[in-house]
Amino acid sequence: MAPVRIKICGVTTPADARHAAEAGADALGLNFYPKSPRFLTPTAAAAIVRDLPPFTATVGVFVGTPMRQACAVAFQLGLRAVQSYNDHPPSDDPFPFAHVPAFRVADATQLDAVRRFVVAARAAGRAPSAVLIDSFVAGHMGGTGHVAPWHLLAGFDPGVPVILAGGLTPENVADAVAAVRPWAVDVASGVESSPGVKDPDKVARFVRAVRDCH
Ligand SMILES: O=C(O)c1ccccc1N[C@@H]1O[C@H](COP(=O)(O)O)[C@@H](O)[C@H]1O
Repeated sequence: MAPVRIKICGVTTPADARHAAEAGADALGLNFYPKSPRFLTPTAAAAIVRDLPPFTATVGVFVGTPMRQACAVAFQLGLRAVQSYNDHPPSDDPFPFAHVPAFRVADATQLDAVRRFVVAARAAGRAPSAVLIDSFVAGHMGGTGHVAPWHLLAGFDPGVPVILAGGLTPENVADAVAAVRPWAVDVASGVESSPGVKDPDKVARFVRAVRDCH
């Protein structure tokens, strides 16, 4: 099995970000959703990006932000990817970032919507680089700590890589990987000591748990 990639999402300080990178995270999420406890201004995000080792990817998390605006932030900060919520397949406006649309899934019909999104985006010449599947919690866009429906996701193949998110922790991520076989895993609250504050020990244990998956 190819190694499962790891994104630690919602880092809020240069020290938390650097530690996650040094612990072995492949990617770090920078959250630009103002209602999140992990929210960053572009200025705060720039300080984090500047301080990172050179080979760690950075992903901007945007909720309801027009793609053009999200891309402007991504361009300004040199981000690798844009993770977006509640949007339509991008139009033919080209941009040099990996696009990762995020879907909050409660049942199988929502997985059909994911497949349709990928087909429509591909037809428009803009297939996403991956899709992120999170749990559905009414009134919350993400970072909820609720586990996604792994049983629905086993064998789910939308035609692009699947990033599994939602309620992952150092304790359950190996079971999640065994059940879903995702291309990557993504965690925010499960490696924190309080909302927006990463716990270095939990981050290190999360990375080790994923690296130990076979
Ligand atoms: O983390 C947030 O606050 C957040 C807010 C709005 C949209 C997305 C957000 N985070 C994403 O949600 C997943 C799951 O979070 P958790 O691990 O269940 O706490 C996280 O990986 C981020 O990609």
